[in-house]
Amino acid sequence: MPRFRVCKTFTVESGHMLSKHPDRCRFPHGHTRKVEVIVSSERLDENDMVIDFKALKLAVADYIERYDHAMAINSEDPLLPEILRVHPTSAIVFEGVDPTTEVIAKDLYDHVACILRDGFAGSSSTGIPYTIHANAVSLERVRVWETPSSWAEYGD
Ligand SMILES: Nc1nc2c(c(=O)[nH]1)N=C([C@H](O)[C@H](O)COP(=O)(O)OP(=O)(O)OP(=O)(O)O)CN2
Repeated sequence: MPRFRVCKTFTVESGHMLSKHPDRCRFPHGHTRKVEVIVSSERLDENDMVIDFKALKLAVADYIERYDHAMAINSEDPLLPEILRVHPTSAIVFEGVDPTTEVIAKDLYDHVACILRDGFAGSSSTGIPYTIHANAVSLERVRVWETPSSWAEYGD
């Protein structure tokens, strides 16, 4: 069955360390990551949209923004205690897994899926209300770009 799909893109400057990587990717380094959130529906809403891009942005931007100027790191990485000592609020810690782009894509997918399942109500900076009704749309996938030539995604 054909479906409508929309995609909202975010950009974050995000660091990560891959403790299991044989090469330099285990060192602290960062990427300008594009994050694409792809949502679909069989039919359009009363405004002839799958979902208002603005509503999707309001609903998920804060969670994606956590990654901005933060260091994603495995809880078992030997450098974690030192990073926490120097910059206690700068780390996003992943329990026993390396925060590869695949793992980050799944983390974002799981969060956005919960929001779309439960619904969202918020308002723009100009005070206009935006609502996403529970289970109104499906999350197809979250794609995370690591470099201009590499991405990973999680979803159907
Ligand atoms: N499947 C994955 N592979 C790699 C990941 C990852 O998260 N998932 N991460 C890295 C490193 O973080 C590295 O910084 C990026 O590596 P790479 O794509 O090789 O980056 P380059 O800029 O060197 O790419 P070139 O195409 O060779 O210029 C490694 N792998």
